[in-house]
Amino acid sequence: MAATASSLASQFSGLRREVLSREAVPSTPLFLRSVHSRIRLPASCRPPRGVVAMAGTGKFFVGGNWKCNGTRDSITKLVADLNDAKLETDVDIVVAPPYIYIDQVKQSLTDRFEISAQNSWIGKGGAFTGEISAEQLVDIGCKWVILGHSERRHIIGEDDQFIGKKAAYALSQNLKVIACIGEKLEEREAGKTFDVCFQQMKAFADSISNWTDVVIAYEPVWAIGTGKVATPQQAQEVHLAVRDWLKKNVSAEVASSTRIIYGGSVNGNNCSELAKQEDIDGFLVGGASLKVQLSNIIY
Ligand SMILES: O=C(CO)COP(=O)(O)O
Repeated sequence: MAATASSLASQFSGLRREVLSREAVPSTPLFLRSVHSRIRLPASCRPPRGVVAMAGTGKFFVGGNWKCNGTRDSITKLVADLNDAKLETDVDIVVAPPYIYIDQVKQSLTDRFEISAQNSWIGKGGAFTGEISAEQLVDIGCKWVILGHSERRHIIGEDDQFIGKKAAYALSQNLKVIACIGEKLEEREAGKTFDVCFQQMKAFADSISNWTDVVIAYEPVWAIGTGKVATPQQAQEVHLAVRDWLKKNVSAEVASSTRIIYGGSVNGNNCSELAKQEDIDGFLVGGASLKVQLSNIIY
C-alpha cells in the first residue's frame, strides 16, 4: 500500500522523464525556472544564477494537510504506509497532522518527511487559552506551519492582516510557512479572483521581509473538499498571476524562486496534468493525503 503523498511523488518521477524527453524546449527564463524546479538537470545544463534566480531548494513540494482528522490508531497506520512507500529523493514532502498527534508522528515517521503544524499563534506564547506558539512547535520538531488556510479564514474568521502577522512571527522563530491564498466561488464568478488573491498576497508581503522559507499555496475555496479540482489552465493562470504580482511588488528574484503550490481536490488521478503547468511547483493535498491510492503510481 502506498499513501497519496508517495503516490504523488512517484507520479512525479514519471512526469520528470516526460519533461526531459521533450525535444523542443522554449528558452524563456520562466520556463527554465519552472522546468529546473521539477527536474534534476546536470549542473552544466542549469541556467546561470543571475539569469534565473534559484534561491531556495527549487524542489517540487508535496504537502499533506490532515486537517482535523485521525485517531492514534489511524495515524499509526498512515505513518507505517508512508514509511514503507517508495519515494522520490528530490521532492520535499511535508505532512501536517493535528497538533495533538504531531509528537506521535514525529517519533514514528522517518526523517524523509518534515512535519508541519496547521496553525500557530500570532506571537510569543503566554495567556492565550487554546493556542499553540511557534516556539512550542519548533520545540517539538516542527519545521513548517500552514497559515491562512481558507478554513481558518472563513470558518474561524482570521483576517488578512492577522494572518500576515502570524507569518512574520512564525518566520522569526525559524518555522517555514505555507502561506495559503484563494478565492471563494462567488468571488471567482464575479471576476474577482486576482483581486482577492493579490489582496491576500499583499497582507503577507506587508509582513514578510525574507521569502526564502515561504511556500505559497493557491487553494481556491470552491475546490477544497468538493471534488471540483481547478483545471490545469485555471490553476496555471492564477499561479502565473501571483508570480507576476511577486515580481512587481516584491522582487524578480523572489518571484522566480518562491514555490507556488496548488491545493483543492488534488488526487492521484489529476496531479500529473496539474504538475505539467509551468508555474505549479507542488501540491497541498487534503482528503487524498489520508487515503491509500494504488492505481496511478508511475515508476
Ligand atoms: O485544503 C486543502 C489542503 O490544504 C485541500 O483539501 P482537499 O484536497 O481535501 O480538497
